[in-house]
Amino acid sequence: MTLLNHRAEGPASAPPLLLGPSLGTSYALWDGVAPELSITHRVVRWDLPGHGGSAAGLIRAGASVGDLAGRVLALADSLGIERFTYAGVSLGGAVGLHLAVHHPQRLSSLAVICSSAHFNGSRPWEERAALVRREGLAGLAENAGARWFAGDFTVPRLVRDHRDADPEAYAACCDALAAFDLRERLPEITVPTLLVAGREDPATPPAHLREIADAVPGATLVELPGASHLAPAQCPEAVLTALRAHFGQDARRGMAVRREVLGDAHVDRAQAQQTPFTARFQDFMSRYAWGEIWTDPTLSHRERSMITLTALVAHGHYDELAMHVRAARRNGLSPEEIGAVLLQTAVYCGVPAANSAFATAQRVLAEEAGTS
Ligand SMILES: O=C(O)CC1=CCC(=O)O1
Repeated sequence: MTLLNHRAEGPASAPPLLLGPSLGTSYALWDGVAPELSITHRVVRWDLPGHGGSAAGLIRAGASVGDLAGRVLALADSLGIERFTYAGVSLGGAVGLHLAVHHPQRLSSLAVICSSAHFNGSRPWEERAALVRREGLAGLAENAGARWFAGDFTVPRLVRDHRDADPEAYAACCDALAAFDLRERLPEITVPTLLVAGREDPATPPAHLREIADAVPGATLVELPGASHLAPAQCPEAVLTALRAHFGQDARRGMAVRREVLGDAHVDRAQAQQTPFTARFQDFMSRYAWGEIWTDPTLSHRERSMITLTALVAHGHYDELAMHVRAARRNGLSPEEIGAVLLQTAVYCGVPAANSAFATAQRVLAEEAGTS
C-alpha cells in the first residue's frame, strides 16, 4: 500500500510522536521544532496527500478528515507504532481530534495547534476547492503570507510547497475541511489534550481553540502572542515549550502511579541511584510502563498486580517479584490471594518456578508483617 510521505527522527526506542501539517504546507512546517522533540521522542512527521512528497492519489474528491486519519494510522501501523502522541496544525490538528474521538486507544496524548473542531462551515471550502480546481494554486500561494504569518515574517520553503502542491489533492483536502465538524463529540475525548492558539491567527482564531478547551475534559489552552496560523514556523520556541510541558505530563503522571504502587522509598532509592547512563531507561519506565500502561483504567491495579506477578514467575525474575509482592499488597491483594496467584503459576509456569516464587513471596510477606 502506498503510504504518506514521512520523515522519522530520534531514537527508535523513544516514545513515538506523530506530527501533522496544515493545508498547503509540508512536513517542513515542523523544521524548527522536530529536531528538539526528537531528543526525547521518535518523531514521525508526515505530508498530506499531494503535498511535499506524498502521492496525490492518496486522496479523492469528497474525502473526509476520517480518510486522512486512516492514512495516518496506516503509516503508524507500517512503522510498528501502536500507540502514539500526536500534534497537528490546522487540518493536521483536525486529524488529531478525529483520532481522539474515533481511535482513542491509539493516542496517548494530543496537541492541537492553530486548528478547530469546525472550519466555519462548508461554504468557504467549497469555494476554495472550486477556485483551485479551476485556476491551480499559484494565486493562493501568493497571498499565503497574510493567512499564515504575523507581520512581515515568511518561510519561502513553505510558500513554495504551497504553490507546488497538487491542485486536485489540495481541493480534496478542502472537501475534508468543508465536511468537518466534531463539536458535538468533543466531550467524549479522554486523552490529555493541549490546545495552542496563535493570537493573530485569522484562519482559526483563539476563540476556536477556546471552544475545544471548554468542551474537552481537563484540556489546557495556551495562547501565543506574535503567532498567526503557522505557529510552529513563526514561534518554534514557544510551541516547543508548550509541547514539552504537555508531553512531559505522561512522565509526571507515570511517576505518581509508580510511587502509589511501588512506594516512595523504592522510587526515591531508584532515583538516587540514577546515573546519566540509566536516566533514559528510568524516563522510559516512568513514561511507558507507569504513565501509559499502569494508568490505563481498563484494568484495576489489583488485576495488573496479579498479571505482573504471573509474568515475573514465568520468566524467573525473582528480584522484581519481591518488589511486586510488596506492590500487590499495596494494591489490596491479601497474602492468601497472592498465594492463590502463585499456586496457579505452578500449573502454567511449572512447579520449580512456583517453588522459588513461594520462597521469595514468603520472605517478603514475613518482612512486611514484621515477623522475619
Ligand atoms: O490555508 C489557510 O487558509 C489556512 C488553513 C485552514 C485549514 C488549514 O489546514 O490551513
